[in-house]
This record gives sequence, structure tokens and C-alpha cells, in this order.
Amino acid sequence: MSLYHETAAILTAAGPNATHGGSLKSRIFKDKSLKSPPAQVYALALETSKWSAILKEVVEASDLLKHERKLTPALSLLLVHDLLLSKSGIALPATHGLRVSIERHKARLNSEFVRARIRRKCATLDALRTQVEIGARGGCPVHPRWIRVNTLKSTVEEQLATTFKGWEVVESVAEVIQAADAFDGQGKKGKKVIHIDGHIPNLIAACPGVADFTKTEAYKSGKIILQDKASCFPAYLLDPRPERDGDVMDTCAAPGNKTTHLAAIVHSRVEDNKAIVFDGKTGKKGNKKKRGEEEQKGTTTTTIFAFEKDPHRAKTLQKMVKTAGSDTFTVVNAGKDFLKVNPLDAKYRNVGALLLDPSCSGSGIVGRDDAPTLHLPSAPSSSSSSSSSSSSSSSTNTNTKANPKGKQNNNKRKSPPTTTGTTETQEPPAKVLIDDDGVAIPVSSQADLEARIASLASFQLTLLQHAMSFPAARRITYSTCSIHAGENEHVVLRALASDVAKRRGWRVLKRQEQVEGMRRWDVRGEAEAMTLEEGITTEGVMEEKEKEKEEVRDAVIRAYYRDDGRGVMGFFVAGFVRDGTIDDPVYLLDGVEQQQQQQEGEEEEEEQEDPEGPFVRDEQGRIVRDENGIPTLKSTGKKAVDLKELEGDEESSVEYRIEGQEEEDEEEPYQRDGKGNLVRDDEGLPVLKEGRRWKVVKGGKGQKAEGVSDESEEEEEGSEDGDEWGGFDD
Ligand SMILES: C[S@@+](CC[C@H](N)C(=O)[O-])C[C@H]1O[C@@H](n2cnc3c(N)ncnc32)[C@H](O)[C@@H]1O
Repeated sequence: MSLYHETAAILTAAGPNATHGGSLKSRIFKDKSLKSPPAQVYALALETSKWSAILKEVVEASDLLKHERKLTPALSLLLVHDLLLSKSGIALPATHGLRVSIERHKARLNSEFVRARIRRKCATLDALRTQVEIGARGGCPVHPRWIRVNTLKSTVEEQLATTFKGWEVVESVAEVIQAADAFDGQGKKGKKVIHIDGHIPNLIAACPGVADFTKTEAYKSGKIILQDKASCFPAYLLDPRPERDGDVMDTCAAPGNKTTHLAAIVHSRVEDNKAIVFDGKTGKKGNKKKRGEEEQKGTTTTTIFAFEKDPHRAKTLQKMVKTAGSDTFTVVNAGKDFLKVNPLDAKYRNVGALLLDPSCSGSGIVGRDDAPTLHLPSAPSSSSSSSSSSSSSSSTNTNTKANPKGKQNNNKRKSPPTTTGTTETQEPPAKVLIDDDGVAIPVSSQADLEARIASLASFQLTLLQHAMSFPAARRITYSTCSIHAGENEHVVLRALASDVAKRRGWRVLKRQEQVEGMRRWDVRGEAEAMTLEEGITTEGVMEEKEKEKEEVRDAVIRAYYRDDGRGVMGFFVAGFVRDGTIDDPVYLLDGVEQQQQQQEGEEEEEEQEDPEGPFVRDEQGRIVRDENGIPTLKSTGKKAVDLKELEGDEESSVEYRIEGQEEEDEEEPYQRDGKGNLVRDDEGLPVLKEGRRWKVVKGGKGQKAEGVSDESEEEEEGSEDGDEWGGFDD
């Protein structure tokens, strides 16, 4: 099959992947049955779709399909496109039947094309090209190609002298955007212009479509990273500083844009004259060295812990971290669920800053729907000789998504209707919601969409609260590439109202406390999104507190995919801080110590992930206890508490008292042998003098066989079948 037949099949969804849906690009690149190079098929399909409204007029006015009965409408568009607009013409041998069938109408097709241009009031072909480009986007803005210079490996100066050699540096992003629609007189689109961003350090906006940066040496070696400006907000806002924040955690990290950004920022903050060598393999921090002595890149006092639940995506993360040169101080936890990370694990006791960028609806992402609507010429019916009426024409949207307004373009991701508090477009729901992990979720109604957002929001809030529970944490950023208030402002409000936030003193990072570039970014939270739905209590955090409400609104940062000259994707980020005086010193840090001891020689992961708890159970699921009520640990096969050690174990939460014994009693209650040693029973418990009995006053459900009464048995009865054993702290 020729390039033209294969492309026609894709465009009219008749190809082998017709039922797979997805964007034009993914349909083409995933179609393993294609014989032609996918890039060529994609370019032809995309360009023809852009021009299809004009080409349809040309084909219909020239009666091409009437004269060439073997041509289908889609084939005619593709061939006429290449005849009129491709520099090298139709990519078939001169004698090929398809080519001949078009070229014999060349003069007529050319003159109809000129007429179509004039009808559009375009003096030149370049003017028409510009109009087509703008029209193909349906008025949606051009998105610059954002490039972050990875300061672990390069500098802006070096990149200006190499990757961007010969490029003109302009004053604003708006100029970069304008340049995108300019043609050079030879059909070449765009101009070599860049702008150095004024908000995010080391970020460059380049005119899109002029160069393929993925082919450059700088990209391949990790000196530059293609990352939208808005996606740079979280790491920059978190502003991790080794001396203040210690270790850093990226909780949902793949593919690693923000992890590597964090690494670059951390590295740039390392004190000038000294650093601690970090061994990425062992996780150990070694000797302090003078910075001048240490040539190794990535030498820093800080460890970045990156978690990624999806093992496949984690591979991309690992690769990116390595290419970016941050693997020497980044520990990638591949396939690890952040929710299962124990905040009290000693490894994380120095984690002071966490970046949380969880999965979201992805409704702010630009360029997912990359195919403009295809306008097909009408096929001549057997009874009619001409079909030039545009009303009889058909138009095929190559997307799987709805295009209710019949816009010529679909280049922008369709914004699904917003939930409460958003101000984006109020279009009917898209048929498919592609989240930021690339997962397509069918959304057939407003209710479907709201349910999806609610479920995402609940997962996002759980993650955020988990991040808030890390003992040493003082700073968190929470971000999404969603435009929905339900995933953004509402999650922030709920998090602030949560127990963990209140208990630990978390609050928003106020605008005036933010890093300079974020302070100046003037797109902030949505006022109408600052109230939660009825029935959700904020426990006084927001209600009646207009000033606080405004402070939170002004603290959170938004970005929109709009024609406003900013050239960014839809995004949201909020920072949280706490001063650290509340709650952690005793309760949490003690917990860290306990955890540390308990972990010695144990398979920590197994224990954490066992939903049945740490103790051996019988077939009915009941915890198996010995005659003293003491369960056996699965991990060691030993008793959870050794009674023999109880006497000297002041830390035990089980307290035994001697009935009738007052604290001020001076008389020794235990029996001693002739040498003055305590007399013990078979289980090692001291034997009491006659008339004395043991009793359990706190914890434990143990019944000492002899001499120990168990007054607490009745009240603890219910714990027998519970997940938690009520006896000792575990
Ligand atoms: C929005 S993407 C992160 C993008 C990334 N921060 C970046 O800038 O390159 C969300 C990622 O979180 C991962 N994820 C979702 N839930 C997770 C969890 N509970 N623990 C760890 N990773 C999770 C997803 O697999 C996905 O790769």
C-alpha cells in the first residue's frame, strides 16, 4: 500500500487501529501494520487536515472526483495537497496511476487554488499559510517550546553559544509566539527566536516548529530538558535549601522533570566551600570535603528521594535522573507507592521538603488533540455531475473527542466542563478524558466527569496529608496540571482543614514568602473556588474568615492555556509551610527511634505491606496468643514481648502491679534466695511473697497462670478479633 493509501485509511479511521481511538499521532505511531514511515504518514495527515477546508473547495470546484472515479475523497485531498503545497510534489513515480490521475488536472487545480486564496483575501501564498496555521488552531494560542537549561551540566551562556547559536534573543514570550506563524517566503514556518524567561531561572522559550531539539547534542546529553514553564513552578516554589531543608522527597516522580529540576536547584544551593559526598549506591554520606577538592558533579549535602509507583514509568525516571547527572544524590525508589512509605522510617528523618505532583485529570495539558478537523470533498453521486456545494460536504473529525462547535481546529485540548469555581470554557463534556499519565478515561456525562474529579481529589488529598506527616517536613508543594478547582483549590482547603495540618501547624506559603519569580507571577487562585461545597465542613478554617481566604487565594498559583502572551499550559501549584515547633519533637521523633530499632534485621517492606498486621493468625483470622495473651511476630517467629525481660523493661507499655502494694510501701514484695537473688518462676517472673498477687494495670490481656490476676480482661474482650492487638504498642 502506498503512503497515500495508508494515510487515507488512517484519516478516515478505516485502518487497522481505527477502533483504538487516541490522538492522530498515537494512532499512527502505534500502528504496527504501517509500511510507510510513521513520521511521514503523520506529517502528511496533519498538514492535509490543516489545509482540508481549502483543498476540499479546490477538489470540488475542479470536478476532480467526477473525472477520476477511482479516487476517494481522502485520497484526492492527500494527492492534491502534495501537488500544490509540497516542495517535492507527489511522492510517487511519474508513471504511477494515482499521480497521473492528479497531474492531468494540474492547471485546473492550480487555478482553483488561486481563487480560494483570493477569496480569503491573501495576497501571497505565505499569507495564506499563516491564515491556515492560525485557523487550524481554531484561535488557540501557539505554545512556545520551553527549554530548561540543566545547570548540573550546562549554563544558559553555554547554550546560547551552542544550541542557540544564530538565534535572536527577543524581549518577550509574546514575540516568540508571534514568530511562530511567520513564513520566510519559501514556505518555511517560524523564526529562530528565543526569549530568556523572567520568572524561572535558566528557562528559555523558543519559537516552536523551527528546530527539533530532541536531536541536539545538548538534549541527548542532558544539558537541556524540554519542560513547560508552568511545570517548573513546583520545584522552584519549593526552593529546597540544603542547610534549611535537609533531604528532599519527590513523591510522584516519573518521568522526572521535577526531580531533575529539584536536583539542579539543590546543587546550585550547595555552600560554596564545602559539601558532603553522597554515594548514590549505598545511600551513605561521607566525609566533608572542601568544595574545591571535590570535582565530582552532584556533590551535595542533600539526598533526593524519588518515588514512582509505576515500574515502567520508573525506568524513564531512572534514565532521566542519570542523563541529567543527578543520580549521584538521587535515590530512585522504582515501583514504590509513596502512600506506603513510612514517614517514621529513619531514612527519612531529615526530609524537610516534599514535592507532590500526583496523577490528575490532565485537563490543563496542551496539544493532546493534535489533529485539526478533516474536511472531505463530497463524492459525486451517480445522478449528479457536480458536488461543489459546501453544504453537501462531509467533515470528519479525526479525534475521538467531541467538537460540538464544529470548529475547524482541534489543536487544543478540549477543556471539559469545569467543576465549581473554575472559569474555563463551558463546553459539553469530552468523550475521553486523557489524564496526565496518558490513560484515557471515557467521560460520557457531566456526572461522570464530576465523579472522576472527586475520586482524583480524594486520592490527591490522601497523598498530601501523607506528605504532611513526615516528622521533619517544613515545606511542601502540591501541584496538578488540571484546571479543575476540585483538584486544586479544594484540595488545598481540605488539606488545611485536616487533622494532620492542624496538629502539625501546616499553613499555606504566603505570596510574600515565595521565591521572587513566583511572587511576581500574577495569575493566582480563583476567588469562586475558595469555598467548599455545602456539607463539607472546613471547621472554621475558611468560613467567616475572609482575610485568610483571600490570603490562601493569593498564595496559590495558577496558569492557563490561553491566548494571553504567557504561552504556558494549564497548571496549579500551592506551597505549604510550618514553623516546626508543633507536635513533632516528642511524639514523632520518639517514633523514629522505635522504628529504627524495630527495623534492625527485619524485612521492613513486608511488614508494612501486610494488611493482616504483624502477628501470626489462625484460620479464622484471629491473632494466635500464648497463655499469657502474647502474640507471635510473623517477621521473627518469636513472641512480641519477652516476659523474662519485663522486669527491667521500663519502656514496655504493659504495667504489672502487685495487688495491695502502695508506692510508699517499703517492704520488699519479692522472695529472695539465701544469696539475696530474686526467686523467679518458670517464666522468669519474680515470685511474690505469700499473700501478694500480680495484676495488670495497663495494656496486655495476659493471664498469668498462677498468682497473676487479669482485671482488664473484660474491657479488652473486643480487641481479640480486631486488626490491632490491644496489648502492647507495636
Ligand atoms: C503527574 S505525574 C508526575 C510528573 C513528574 N512530577 C514530572 O514532573 O515529571 C504523576 C506520577 O505519579 C505516579 N504516582 C501516582 N500515584 C503514586 C503513588 N501513590 N506513589 C508514587 N507514585 C505515584 C504516576 O505513576 C505518575 O507517574
